[in-house]
Amino acid sequence: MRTLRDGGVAPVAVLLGIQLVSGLMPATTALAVKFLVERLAARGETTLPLLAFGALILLGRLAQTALGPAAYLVTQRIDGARRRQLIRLVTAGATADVLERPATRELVRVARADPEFWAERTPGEGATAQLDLLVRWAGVAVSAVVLTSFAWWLAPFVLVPAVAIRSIWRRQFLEHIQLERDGMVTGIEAEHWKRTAIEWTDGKESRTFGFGSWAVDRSRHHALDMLRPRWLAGTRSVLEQWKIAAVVGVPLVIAFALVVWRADGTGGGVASAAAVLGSGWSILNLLGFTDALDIEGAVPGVRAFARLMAELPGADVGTDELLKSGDKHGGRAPLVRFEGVSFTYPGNGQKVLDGLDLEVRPGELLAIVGLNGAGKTTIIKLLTGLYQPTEGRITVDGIHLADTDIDSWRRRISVVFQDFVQYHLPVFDNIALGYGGVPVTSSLVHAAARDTGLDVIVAGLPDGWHTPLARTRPGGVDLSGGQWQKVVLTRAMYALRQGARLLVLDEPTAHLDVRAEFEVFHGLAALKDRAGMVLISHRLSTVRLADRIVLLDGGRIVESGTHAQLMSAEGLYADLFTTQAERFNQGFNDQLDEEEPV
Ligand SMILES: Nc1ncnc2c1ncn2[C@@H]1O[C@H](COP(=O)(O)OP(=O)(O)OP(=O)(O)O)[C@@H](O)[C@H]1O
Repeated sequence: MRTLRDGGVAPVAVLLGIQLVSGLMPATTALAVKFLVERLAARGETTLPLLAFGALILLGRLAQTALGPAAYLVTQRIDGARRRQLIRLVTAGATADVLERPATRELVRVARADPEFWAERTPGEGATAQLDLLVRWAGVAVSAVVLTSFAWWLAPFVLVPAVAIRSIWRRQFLEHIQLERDGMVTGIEAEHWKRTAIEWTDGKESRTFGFGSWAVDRSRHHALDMLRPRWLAGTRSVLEQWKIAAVVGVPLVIAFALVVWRADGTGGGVASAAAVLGSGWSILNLLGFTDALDIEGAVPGVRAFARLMAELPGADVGTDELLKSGDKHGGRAPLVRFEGVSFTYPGNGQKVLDGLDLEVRPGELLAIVGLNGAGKTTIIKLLTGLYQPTEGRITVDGIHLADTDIDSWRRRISVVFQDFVQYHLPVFDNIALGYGGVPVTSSLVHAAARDTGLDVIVAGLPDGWHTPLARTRPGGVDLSGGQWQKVVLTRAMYALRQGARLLVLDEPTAHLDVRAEFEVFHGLAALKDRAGMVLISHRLSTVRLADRIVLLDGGRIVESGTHAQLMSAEGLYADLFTTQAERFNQGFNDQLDEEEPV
């Protein structure tokens, strides 16, 4: 009921009014019938009462017609507000570690107000159904008063079976929903196997590996596992319906028969009997059970949201103001220091970083190299404030990162993550997302595309900048790995042009061919005056362009210097570089030629 606040006072008041008219209509109609029959029997004036009766029926029809749209409006307003609140809640937390927990991710899924299976309902649907149920109970109370006015025992005689049937049906219905929920995991398995066989991306492998019919069998097996308990429960409840009919039907038939029998054949008697039959029948109708699905189906989402509100840090989602537009930064590049930083991932006992000291200096191209799993990407996650060091501290221009406004800091950084996101959006939006919260400047998007050579790719797209980057979207295209890498590099360039002053690139060119990579790095080197740069790459031949190279091993920096200094030190870096150079000379096209002019 509390979520109704998000529906807005006026829409909820209108909905309540319409629901009241609908809910009280059966009892009112019954009373009107009684009044009309009495008038007819007494041969009194009937024109006005008939007109009033017609108006009442019309009002009832109008209310019925308006009910759907009014409920839809309130539902959508509540659900829209919930989606906005959830996005803010999830994006407001400074660090990403909480969201990495599977339990939290499940809470976010359930709280999303976007049902994924038939028994899930949105908070808006739950709230309007709850309101409707209250009004229906009010209608039942009025109908019960009408019955009592005829004979005191009639109200309980009709109400008790009606409430009994409601609770029995409701219980059976909820059991079915629970079975649905229990079968969800098996259902997901069945769905996964089905998709594996028929969807394009997965289907490529199912065809070449030849496991199509096996996937069909697995899918059918899981589907049957999921459906069997439901069939059993469904059959059981159908077989039980005669018991319900007996419990409910017999007293009702007796009550109604008594009323008809006691009606003395006079006009007044018939009128009262008509009113009683009408009210009694309306009680049965009003106490349906389908609201159980709308209300109970919405409860998990509402609870999940409340838990997220309690668990996710730093979220204030009560207000409905627009996202704050980010302040433009510009200015100079920051000096970042990692001072004795250690880090362990939550739930993982091993130290990834162990007393790391590192300086990222303004106007310098710093390269971080190291073997797989050395912790390079982890440094980026700490630098961007997605995680907090477990020991030590990170400072930005001398200020502890934990004490700075993290949003403001993130406006100063432009990052290309190794596992960047391929947004299924037009190419223009894919770039503009790189610096959110400020008005998009088309000229800067185009300029960034020229920096990376993306403009040439865009020129070849069917709808230019408006082309969606996913074949699943109408008119969309799938880009190659290298082309996507140009898109994300352009995204980062756009952020730089908008005002970011530290460019962080984690394996930004792994998919680029040698020539494209070479061009990109020369472009980057030219930007050094404008921004600090951190580059992570396994291709040491490009890393050698850096002003300073640090080698990460065992959670610490073990070697540091220019390419020439590290080579003459003949340590691990020199070893790795020599191995890569030899591979290239043997024909492995995974790096620039040692002798290529840089
Ligand atoms: N979210 C996470 N939870 C737990 N452990 C993680 C998580 N992310 C990374 N790790 C672990 O932390 C270690 C460092 O990972 P990281 O991605 O920083 O290495 P990397 O040097 O970037 O490796 P690569 O060169 O392969 O990209 C690895 O052992 C990895 O398994």
